[in-house]
Amino acid sequence: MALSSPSSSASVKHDKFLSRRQLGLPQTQRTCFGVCAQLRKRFQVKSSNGYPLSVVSSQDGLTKKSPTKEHAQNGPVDGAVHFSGPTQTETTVSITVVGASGDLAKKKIFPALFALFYEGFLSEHFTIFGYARSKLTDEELREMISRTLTCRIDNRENCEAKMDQFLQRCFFHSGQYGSEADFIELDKKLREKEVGRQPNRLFYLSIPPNIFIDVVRCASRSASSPTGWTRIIVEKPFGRDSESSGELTRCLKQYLTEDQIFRIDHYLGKELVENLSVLRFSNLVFEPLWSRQYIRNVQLIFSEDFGTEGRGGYFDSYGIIRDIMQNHLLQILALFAMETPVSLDAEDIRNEKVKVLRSMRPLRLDDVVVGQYKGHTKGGRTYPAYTDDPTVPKNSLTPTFAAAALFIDNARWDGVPFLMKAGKALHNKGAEIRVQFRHVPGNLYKRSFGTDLEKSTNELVIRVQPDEAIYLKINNKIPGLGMRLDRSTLNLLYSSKYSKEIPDAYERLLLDAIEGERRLFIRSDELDAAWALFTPLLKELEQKKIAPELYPYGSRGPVGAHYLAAKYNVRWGDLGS
Ligand SMILES: NC(=O)C1=CN([C@@H]2O[C@H](COP(=O)(O)OP(=O)(O)OC[C@H]3O[C@@H](n4cnc5c(N)ncnc54)[C@H](OP(=O)(O)O)[C@@H]3O)[C@@H](O)[C@H]2O)C=CC1
Ligand SMILES: O=C1O[C@H](COP(=O)(O)O)[C@@H](O)[C@H](O)[C@H]1O
Repeated sequence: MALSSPSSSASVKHDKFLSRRQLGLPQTQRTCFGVCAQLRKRFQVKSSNGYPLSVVSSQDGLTKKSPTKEHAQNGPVDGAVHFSGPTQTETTVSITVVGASGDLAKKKIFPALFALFYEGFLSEHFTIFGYARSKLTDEELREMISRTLTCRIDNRENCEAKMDQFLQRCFFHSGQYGSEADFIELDKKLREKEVGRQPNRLFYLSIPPNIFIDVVRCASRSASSPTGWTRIIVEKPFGRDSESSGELTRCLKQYLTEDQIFRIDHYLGKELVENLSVLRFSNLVFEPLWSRQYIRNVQLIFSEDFGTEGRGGYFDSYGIIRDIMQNHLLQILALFAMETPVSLDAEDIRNEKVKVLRSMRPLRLDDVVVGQYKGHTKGGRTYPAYTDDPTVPKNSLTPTFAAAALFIDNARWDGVPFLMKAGKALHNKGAEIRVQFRHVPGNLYKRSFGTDLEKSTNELVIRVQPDEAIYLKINNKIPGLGMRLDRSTLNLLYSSKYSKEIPDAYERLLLDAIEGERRLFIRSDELDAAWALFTPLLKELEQKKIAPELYPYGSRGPVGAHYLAAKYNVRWGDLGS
């Protein structure tokens, strides 16, 4: 039986939401406490593996109460919201991180929750529970979390005080993932914290996929909110093909309604991916150009300069196409190519994305190149092959690199190649969307570019990471007498333009889930369409046992990717160039 979801029946229009967070207006209590951007100090939160994560802090360090969408429904959403003691209408949010002892929880989820707390985005009454089989005490969980949070520079005292406040709201419950009795015990503990308030509950499934359904069953039957909303964030992989994904959806829907399920694709939470629609739909210099008439090709590039590093066991049953292309890159493609949605409401946006996915031409094997990294020695250092990972079979054919040419068979994009490239253990790290425009017809200056007209075409680059930036390559006259042209770049480099630290994708997505904002989460029909596109290709690759082209660790990847691009008269852009 599906859980009830009170929030779904009274969803707040997105534009109301926009008026506050998305439009950058201050949160209610920021106004109350007079916090402004100039007063901010940056802190760095270090993850367990040393990657820097960021939070932005305010100097006053006071706990700020952030109005949630539920507050917006129930009454004033500005500084007039006061919490003067429990009343029947007051709400509380309990966030249970299932798999709290794991890599993702430590690396991303707890730091993101702390950042939200620090920024005043968590409601006054919130509780965080870690749930796992490991036997930890509350104190041990707190120690584990605190190891992932480090204040970087000045204002350390304030940051540490906030950490203490945060950690005091974190608790641990040890249990089996399939045990309803253990979830009943969790429910008891949650109720103790929620007493006197309307409880809302968010479960974050940060666990391997084979135990998703056990947890959903137990959480929904034994630990769902008695009177408020219950939502579940599910991490990828959402199956490994159409069949298994459909099965997962059917199982989830035995216990949950669609609007309780938040399928996370953390690339949708990245700042520059969020900005894609703003860039296109709010700028006259771009909006009319967004079609086959002006765009020659679009490139979606993901590159990592490290291998599977300890995740080989997981990776080997998925491979790069399932790990990156079918979700992160395809989601970006859908956002990039969609028609103008009726509004910024989640359903309107997702409706348009689904239309793009359903308009895509079936992928052909000869439009795909797969590769796998091999060992390599450079500068006296030896880099391992993918198959050197002890959890990977020696004869594995799993691709760690793939490039593909995709087409959207609709009026806007007819004939425009969307080229995707994703790989691990390459020579650089980054993610970019590169839009190469057509050349200017009858260009008066074409002689200045010699025979290579491509050199004169404009290119728009949206650098998702690192060093977030949007830049446009234009032709420009070199100053001086005579007429010589060069390619110059109009560059919007975020670190130069904005002093604000860019929030981690998980912060944005967690906050959205708490607020019931579904725009950046994957709806089941989107997921079906994404799998419908990739499943036949994946099956063909596996049935025909297509051997991946080997490429050295730290290289540019298989040369086949260049031939594929050349087939469509495209040259891959270089990350960062
Ligand atoms: N790590 C990452 O960077 C990313 C992860 N993901 C996804 O997020 C989810 C969590 O990832 P991650 O934290 O890396 O996973 P882990 O392998 O670290 O597992 C999380 C926790 O689940 C429990 N667990 C692990 N294996 C099993 C098992 N076979 N049976 C029962 N419980 C098990 C363990 O807790 P205990 O033993 O204490 O119960 C473990 O601490 C996965 O779905 C993953 O695909 C998605 C994107 C990136
Ligand atoms: O989902 C995944 O993403 C990471 C890359 O995420 P990023 O935010 O660090 O770019 C990737 O390493 C991992 O294989 C994949 O499962």
